[in-house]
Amino acid sequence: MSQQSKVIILKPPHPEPIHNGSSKPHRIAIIGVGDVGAAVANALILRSVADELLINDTDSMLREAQICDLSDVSYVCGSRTRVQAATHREAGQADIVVITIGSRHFRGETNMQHTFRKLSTIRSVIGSMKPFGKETILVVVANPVDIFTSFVYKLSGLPATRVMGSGTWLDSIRMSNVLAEKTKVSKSHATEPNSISLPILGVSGKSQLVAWSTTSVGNMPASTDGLEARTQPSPSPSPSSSPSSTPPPVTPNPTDREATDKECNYRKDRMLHGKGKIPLGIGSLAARICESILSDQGQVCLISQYQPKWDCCFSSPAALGRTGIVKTVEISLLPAEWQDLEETAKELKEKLDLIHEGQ
Ligand SMILES: NC(=O)c1ccc[n+]([C@@H]2O[C@H](COP(=O)([O-])OP(=O)(O)OC[C@H]3O[C@@H](n4cnc5c(N)ncnc54)[C@H](O)[C@@H]3O)[C@@H](O)[C@H]2O)c1
Repeated sequence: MSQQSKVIILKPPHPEPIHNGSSKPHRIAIIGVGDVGAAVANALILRSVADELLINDTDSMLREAQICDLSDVSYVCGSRTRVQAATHREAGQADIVVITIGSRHFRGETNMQHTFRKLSTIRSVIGSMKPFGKETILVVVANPVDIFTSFVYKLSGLPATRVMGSGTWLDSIRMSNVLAEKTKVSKSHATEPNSISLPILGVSGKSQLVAWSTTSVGNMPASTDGLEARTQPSPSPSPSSSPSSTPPPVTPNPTDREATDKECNYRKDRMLHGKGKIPLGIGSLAARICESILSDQGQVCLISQYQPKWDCCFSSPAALGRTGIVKTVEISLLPAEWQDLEETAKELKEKLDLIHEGQ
């Protein structure tokens, strides 16, 4: 008996790239495809965020290697995203340019000297990308992110709505999830309303502000138990109440806050000690910012953006769309929180002025 051979063709899912009614292909450029740039590219390909990914890196061997590797990702996942090399000038015409330039610390180099050196690289890259496309939006990931976003905004000559940085969003998501674990509330997820939101605002790094008073659970404000200026005496448990009959409310009280803070720092240290670099989280976050821009849905993201009052860029929430920042979102803070934010903003501005003078 002859056996008929069957050919099974596996069809990849080919997720549709985001299109906004226009036939123009969406192009995202990545400047610097080291660990972070490659992580951004990988996340963009997996989600088919763009039709074309333009890769730029001064290290041509690395650039070609990354293009081949990323093209494999695209084939394996059935992504619509094609990956190719681009010059700085070509990259400057893309819909979005993600800046993930990095450089090693030289031995004996101070942080400030390193920042100056990176800054001069960024200045030359921005210069060679100009003139930008009519709709180009710049997303800065390179650290120190608020300093570089502030400089890129000024150097690019683009409107403030078209320049942003990755800011404090990753820390904010991490902290919200740690608090969710502690309080046994479902973790945050883009599509899941029943989760904790805890914004971290201001200048990314040691002085960033955890806006505890604005914590929300499932889009409802959480109790601000223990916070000055809104202090309400916590109801003392009635003698008859048992843990099973009255579940504890989600209250980011001082103990929760301290423990959450500690746990986040511990996680970050553990990642840095264990891996040296932590590119995957920031890579997927930068891809999410790009997706929010191209999907044009007005999604609220926590990004580093130009703050006219302080003449510098730091993190606060904004709705993103195809033209960049379509709306800034104001958060009402407690007076003490506001004061902290003002102080760190002033510090950043002073640092930026010093850098300007030193150039
Ligand atoms: N915002 C965040 O939360 C966050 C987190 C991690 C890393 N970072 C930052 O991301 C950046 C990249 O980090 P990394 O670990 O990928 O560094 P990396 O050294 O692995 O890669 C940087 C790449 O930039 C390239 N490059 C340098 N000058 C260039 C130029 N003029 N044009 C094009 N490419 C150029 C280098 O050749 C290198 O491949 C750093 O600035 C780092 O501080 C930010």
